[in-house]
Amino acid sequence: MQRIGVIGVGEIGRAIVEGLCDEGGTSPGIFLSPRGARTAAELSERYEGVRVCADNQEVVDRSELVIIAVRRQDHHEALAGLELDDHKTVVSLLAGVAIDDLRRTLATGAPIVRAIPLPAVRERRSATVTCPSHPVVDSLFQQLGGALPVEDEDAFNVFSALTGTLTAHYSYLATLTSWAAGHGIASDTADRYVRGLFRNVGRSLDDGTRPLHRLAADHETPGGNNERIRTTWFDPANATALKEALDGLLADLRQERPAGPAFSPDRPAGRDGSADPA
Ligand SMILES: NC(=O)C1=CN([C@@H]2O[C@H](COP(=O)(O)OP(=O)(O)OC[C@H]3O[C@@H](n4cnc5c(N)ncnc54)[C@H](OP(=O)(O)O)[C@@H]3O)[C@@H](O)[C@H]2O)C=CC1
Repeated sequence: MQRIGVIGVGEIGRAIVEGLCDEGGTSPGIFLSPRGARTAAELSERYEGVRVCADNQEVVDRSELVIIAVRRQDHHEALAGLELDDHKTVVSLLAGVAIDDLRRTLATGAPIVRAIPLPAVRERRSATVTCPSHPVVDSLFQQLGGALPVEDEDAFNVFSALTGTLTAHYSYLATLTSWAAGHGIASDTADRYVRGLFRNVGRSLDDGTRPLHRLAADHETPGGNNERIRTTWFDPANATALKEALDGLLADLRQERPAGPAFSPDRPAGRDGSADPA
């Protein structure tokens, strides 16, 4: 296990540290940037091998593998001017920043690998897409639930766009709950029931022998309630709107001019006001 540095100790930086250090994991030396101060301090108190550095350069100097986990709009400020020699390995979690662009910012010949870890790496339950494949980086994520190396950055950006659908899924469930509450069901009862319904959906996804359209058909009575909602709400127009939203996101991730209107949040997005949620 290498000495690992983390620049940007927010939601995903914390999940990686917890996944590496929690019971059963190897506890490597981990060096954290001082920004995200509260989380960094908490992690360094909780885990023996974790310490907070004075600045980002110290993180780089002490680490063999450096994970960049700042928001995209902060990466120039966080990284420009750092000295990073070619023997280190860089893992970039920055969505929408190509390897060549990051290499220019870092001015380094070190290998740069992009990765999409998800919060479930905390429990070592989530496969992480990586690009390009790199033995050290892939084995790091293997330890956190699996590595899924993809061939090129085009493919990587498609996976990145897919991960952008997660919070819409939670909002969909919240909408179901509030609809039921609007019809007189106690909110906590509706909440519990919806969670239970979709926990079972999650379990049925473990059955890899049945394709997704087969799962849909198997859960549907012909002419029944599920068919009605699927065909009246998730109709072709709705499916097309979803695909167009994904196309727009993909164009942004590839740093192309999007075909449709560009995404411009009119309110702070994300838990912390970040306009660049994963
Ligand atoms: N959350 C997720 O599930 C995933 C996120 N990502 C990517 O990871 C990155 C981080 O996302 P997320 O953890 O959600 O974001 P957060 O906002 O939770 O964390 C970002 C952290 O970066 C810190 N930071 C800001 N500027 C600097 C700087 N100059 N030097 C060092 N640290 C700095 C922030 O500190 P402060 O609080 O002081 O501002 C904050 O702690 C993003 O690029 C995102 O696209 C990728 C995959 C999944």
